This record gives sequence, structure tokens and C-alpha cells, in this order.
Amino acid sequence: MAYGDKTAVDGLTLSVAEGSITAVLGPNGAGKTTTLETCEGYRKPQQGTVRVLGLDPIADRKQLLPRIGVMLQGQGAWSGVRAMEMLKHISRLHAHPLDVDELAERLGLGECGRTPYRRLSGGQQQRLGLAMALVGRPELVFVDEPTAGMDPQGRRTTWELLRELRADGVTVVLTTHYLEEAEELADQVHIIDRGRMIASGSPLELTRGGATATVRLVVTKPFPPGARESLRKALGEDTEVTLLDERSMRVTGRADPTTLAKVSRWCEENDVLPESLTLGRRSLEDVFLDLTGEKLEHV
Ligand SMILES: Nc1ncnc2c1ncn2[C@@H]1O[C@H](COP(=O)(O)OP(=O)(O)OP(=O)(O)O)[C@@H](O)[C@H]1O
Repeated sequence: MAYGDKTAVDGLTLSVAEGSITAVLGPNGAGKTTTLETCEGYRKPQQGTVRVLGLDPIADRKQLLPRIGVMLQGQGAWSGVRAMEMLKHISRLHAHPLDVDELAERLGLGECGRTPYRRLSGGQQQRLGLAMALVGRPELVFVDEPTAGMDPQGRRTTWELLRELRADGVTVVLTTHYLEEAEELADQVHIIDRGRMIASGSPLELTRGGATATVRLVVTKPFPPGARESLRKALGEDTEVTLLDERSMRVTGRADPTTLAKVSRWCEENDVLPESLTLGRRSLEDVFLDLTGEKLEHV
């Protein structure tokens, strides 16, 4: 998929299992929205094949539309329309819609049902967008950054709702740049960067490091110059040390008490006071950092 001479999605191959939650994860501009819009039939790929529920999203649009739900990043409601009017309008377009009042209550839209769309907060607009995508009881829902701009409560409600949809057999495809969201929700995660797929798997498969562990060291004041090299030397050959920011480092190495003890001794010898020293599984952020050399949340 290209916009003029700008390639947005390049040779991406992915399939989604029925009744699962799939997360397409990547930094801004990675090509997530373009991928979704291509599946939704809004964009025609210059090359390749797209099949959604076995149908061509452009040629078979009429058959496909009633079977899918779409939550766009920009929502797509008129600026003056009241939240509940919009939801009711969408529900009337479907043969067997959900109970509109129940859905609105569930998504916390009860209080702002009479508020014009343009006056809704970002989080409320997101909730309405999600309600509009779900009201037609779709078999498959595409949700683009469903929790962007939501408060923690809204985010948790959305996660619950998406999990319930999966339990009811609905297939969910979401894009996100929140690692936590992908780890919490997804059965399969596809990490894309600059239009290309860089890793795919379940969160466990992607973060499993076998005998490799990650130690995170956060200190109370900025590391002295040369700290990364010095710690690496202290830990030995098979250990990798990455400076995450001026007060935190990530050590990837053998998952044993010796590694932790060596880090702790290095702190003592270098007069560095740890704020926290934790041993854990690699996170999706570590995976992303390894694959791209960049931190996902900050690119
Ligand atoms: N309509 C457009 N015209 C030209 N370039 C575009 C257009 N839409 C997207 N792009 C470019 O294509 C690339 C992929 O964009 P896309 O919106 O798919 O990324 P994204 O991963 O969804 O990003 P974000 O997280 O910011 O929504 C980006 O470099 C973007 O600038």
C-alpha cells in the first residue's frame, strides 16, 4: 500500500484466527491504520490479496459490511449529533442490533447521551465510536486505537468488553501502540514498523527468553559516564547492557542469582544507589527495542 511514492505497508502477510483477539502493534506511522483500512475496504492495495471472512473487502463490500464492525480513529460522527441519536441511527441500519440503552450504559455513555458529539471528551468520543462498531453484533470488529485518550477506568471497561466479545465468538482486530494493551488482551500480536512485519506470535512466545532474563536497574540519580560499558565488563561476555534513559538500564543475560548479585555489587563499587532492581520476563517493549533499536512508547 502506497500513498503516492510513500510506501505505507510493504509486503505484510498476516492472518487472524476466528474468535481471537489480534493486536497490530507499532509506533506512529508504522502502517497500522493503513492495514486496517485496507481490510475494511476503504483502501485498495496496489499489490497483494486481502480476504476478510473469505470476501474481497472492495468487490464484495455489500456482503461484508453487515458482518463487520469498524471503529475508526476519527470516529466518524457528525459534529452536532447527540451521542445517543448517533448510536440509535447506526443501530437502525442493522437487522439485529444490540439493545442500544444497555450498550450505552455499559460503555458509560448514559450521562452524555444528549451531548452533541463535538462537546464529548476524547474518551467519550472513543466510547461512542466503540459502541457504534459493536451495535450491529458484528462477527468481526476492527478497532483502531480503541483506548487512546481514555482514562484508566474507560480503558479497563473497554478491555473487559473486548474480552467478552471474544468469549461470544467475535473476532477482534485492534491496533495499539500501548504495549500493555497488547500484552493484556491479545492472543496474537503482530509488531509492525515502517510498514513491515517485524515479529508475530502470542505475547508469551514473543517475550519468552528461555534461560535469558531481564534485569531492570533504576537508580536514584543519573549514571556516571561510562556506566554501561563498566557494568557490561563486570557482568561478562554473554550479557547485554542497554541504557534506557539516564537513570535506567536493562541487562539481558543468564537468569540466575549471580547476575543479580553482580549488578548489586557493581552498584556498590560505583557508588550508585538502586531505586529498584527487578528480574523479570522480557516485556514486549524489550522485544521491540531488540528488533528496532528504538523504544516503542517514545518513537
Ligand atoms: N492519506 C495519506 N496520504 C499520505 N501519506 C499517508 C496517508 N495516510 C498515512 N500516510 C503515511 O503512511 C504511513 C503509515 O501511516 P498509518 O496511518 O497507517 O500509520 P499508523 O501506524 O496507523 O500510525 P498512528 O499510530 O500514528 O495512527 C505514515 O508514514 C503516514 O505518514
